[in-house]
Amino acid sequence: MSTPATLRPVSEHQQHVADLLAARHGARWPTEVVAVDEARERVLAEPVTAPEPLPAFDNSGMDGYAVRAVDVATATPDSPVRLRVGEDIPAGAPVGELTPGSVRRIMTGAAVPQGADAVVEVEATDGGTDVVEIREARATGSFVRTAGSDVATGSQVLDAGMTLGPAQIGVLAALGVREVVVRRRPRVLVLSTGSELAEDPAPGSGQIRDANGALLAAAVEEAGGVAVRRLWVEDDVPTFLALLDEELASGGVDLVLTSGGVSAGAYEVVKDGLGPRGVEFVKVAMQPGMPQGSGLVGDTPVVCLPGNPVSALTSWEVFVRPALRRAFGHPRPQRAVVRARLTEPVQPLRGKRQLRRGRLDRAAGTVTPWGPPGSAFLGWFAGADALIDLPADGDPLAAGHLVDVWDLTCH
Ligand SMILES: Nc1nc2c(c(=O)[nH]1)N[C@H]1C(S)=C(S)[C@@H](COP(=O)(O)OP(=O)(O)OC[C@H]3O[C@@H](n4cnc5c(N)ncnc54)[C@H](O)[C@@H]3O)O[C@H]1N2
Ligand code: MOO
Repeated sequence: MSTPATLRPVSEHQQHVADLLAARHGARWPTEVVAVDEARERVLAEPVTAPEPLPAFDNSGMDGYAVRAVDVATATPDSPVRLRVGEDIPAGAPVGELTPGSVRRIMTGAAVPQGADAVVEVEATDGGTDVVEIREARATGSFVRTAGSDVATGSQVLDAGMTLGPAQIGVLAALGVREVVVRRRPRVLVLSTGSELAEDPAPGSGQIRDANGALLAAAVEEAGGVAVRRLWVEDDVPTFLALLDEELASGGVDLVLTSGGVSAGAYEVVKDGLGPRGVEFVKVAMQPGMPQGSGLVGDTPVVCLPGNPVSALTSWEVFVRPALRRAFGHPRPQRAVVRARLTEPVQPLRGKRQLRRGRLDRAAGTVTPWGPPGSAFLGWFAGADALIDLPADGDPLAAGHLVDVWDLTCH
């Protein structure tokens, strides 16, 4: 049995998995063209250059009057300037003209007429519709949003490597850009192993439902990937290998994620099947998630996670999620890590980095350990929103101690 001294450090296994995934496509992760409407959260592979200016034309920033600044230069509340009001300019009206010596009512967003160079907001007037009393002077350019003042034609409005959120999608819509080149989503085959897993919705005696397949597929999607297939296989090496080979024969899978069958029992289907094929199985100085496997099947990376659901999901967070996101170019591969004060004492392990489930109160700057440290408490994990990253020195931590916390709600 391994002693803590022989366990692989967490950082070393992280690097191992990161290297494995980085080598999948090298620096050239495949790209694809997608409709902007379908592009939320995707990673831009190429910058976007503005095909037209934003705003497209000079328009009013206020409801008021389009004027020539020179005509209202002397206006004060005590000595207002009175001017004839021409035809209204509602938003959407084509660009018109301003007859010298007059003003036109103009609405926010409406095109400033040729000849006008400022807008006086309605609050600085008497609101007249035939003749208006302008009570304050406005400098040239006041409340005029000039064409291209936000985005100039030909300027780089979005950089390669950015993710597309609401603001980015909004600016593309405003500019009339309908398609973007993005990094292809990593395609992940999720493979649960274990003869105890029931295919039937009502498990028989000694059987359980497949939690890992569901949680890992959800985790893949959350990370920006696609769970191309979600399969289950019994603890039988030939069946497992035959399924894997069949699945990988057609290509197109960037990562195989297995769960279960990697520890020390008599029926470790993943370890027994893939160990002889060169996949490395190690014990990592981490709890949960000590037994781990990683390597290549043919040229496809495979990461073998332990079967306990809390171990599988924690291992995903620690080893796979950041490595996969970095590999396909996501600008934020890591979870946000915050410092928070423990609301209760905690006893870390000596020789193993421990990731406890926690509830983070960002406003209070505190974190509460959530449930026992064991790796089968999925119900407790489901109630948590953070991982408390405890050092491996075994020193007891008092309530109020500052710890690193991974915020699982931050994508
Ligand atoms: N003698 C030893 N036993 C164990 C060791 C060890 O070092 N020596 N390590 C323990 C640790 S730590 C972990 S973690 C687990 C890892 O086990 P495996 O990866 O081999 O997984 P299984 O034995 O197949 O299953 C473990 C546990 O998880 C349940 N499971 C598995 N798959 C699923 C699934 N898809 N959905 C829900 N639950 C699943 C399974 O029923 C078991 O209860 O080994 C320890 N043992
Ligand atoms: O390492 Mo296991 O994941 O603790 O139960």
